[in-house]
Amino acid sequence: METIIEVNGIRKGYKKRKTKEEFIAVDGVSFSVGRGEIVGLLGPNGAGKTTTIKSICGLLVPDQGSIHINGYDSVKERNKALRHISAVLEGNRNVYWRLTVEENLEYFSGNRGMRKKEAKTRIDHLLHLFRLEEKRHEIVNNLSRGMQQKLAIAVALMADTDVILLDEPTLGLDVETSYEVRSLLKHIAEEEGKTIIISTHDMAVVQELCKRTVIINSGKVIADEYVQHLLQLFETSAYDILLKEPLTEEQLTKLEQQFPIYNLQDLTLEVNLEHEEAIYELMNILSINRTGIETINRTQVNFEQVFRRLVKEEAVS
Ligand SMILES: Nc1ncnc2c1ncn2[C@@H]1O[C@H](COP(=O)(O)OP(=O)(O)OP(=O)(O)O)[C@@H](O)[C@H]1O
Repeated sequence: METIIEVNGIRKGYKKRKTKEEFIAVDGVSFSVGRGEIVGLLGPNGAGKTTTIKSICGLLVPDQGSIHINGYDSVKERNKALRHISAVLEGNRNVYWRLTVEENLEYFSGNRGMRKKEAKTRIDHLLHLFRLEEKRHEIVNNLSRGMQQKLAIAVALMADTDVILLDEPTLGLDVETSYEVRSLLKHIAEEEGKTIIISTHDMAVVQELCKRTVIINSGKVIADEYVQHLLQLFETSAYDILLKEPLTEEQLTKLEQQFPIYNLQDLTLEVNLEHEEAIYELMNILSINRTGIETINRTQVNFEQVFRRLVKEEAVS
């Protein structure tokens, strides 16, 4: 697959206002994205996702490392590189609040030097696709949050760039609008062949849309994997065990020494057993206090659990 974005060892520090001390928000992040891929950029609060997205779309210049877009260096060949990118950042900064829906789309068609007729056809198509036809003449400020978000994505499509960066596209949307936005993004990727990078906390977005995910924690990449691989990896080794009695301190210490424990709540133990024989080792530890097992199940993991586990393992190691 042809690489369209290459992020190579970027580092970005922010100076704290009062102490002037430097805080490293992104610390040697590298990953690449192939043409037509949808990649999820994940990480807990403050992990460095927005800093990474802003670096890719040229709003921030990394202190170290480089970013290439379609082969162009994002700093040294900024204009050529950025021609290929549009970004939908948090707070809908890519739309004009005092213009109408249609005027916003027209404005961005002008930016791309589109002919009037071509622009009109495209605007009609996007308004229909995004179900915004009735709001064509509405001032953006008067739209609901969900409609504003849809327009922001439509505007990015109007620019017709190869790559679209989305920072938290479903944040603050109700269940139905969030579903609609996810479907639209899927459509865009499948029908329009766009390359999409989505920074999100919404695991439904990742599981439904992204083939691959890059997970950042404390400014560093801790996983760059196909979503399906991660799900399989955790599915085969994760167990949910319901105990008959609570664990003693001694049992817990022994368990923690031997297996990654993902969760322990009252009598429910979520544990990673690498191989089936590990169950016997676990039973050995439980037998110290004759702790019985009520049920034991191999866990059907979803991506949210995988994510939580990865970030937790990283914090422990
Ligand atoms: N302009 C800034 N000045 C100082 N520190 C900043 C600035 N922007 C971000 N940071 C800090 O850098 C770190 C990474 O922030 P960033 O917004 O990239 O994280 P994020 O992964 O997008 O987080 P969230 O999921 O909460 O949006 C955070 O600790 C944040 O407080």
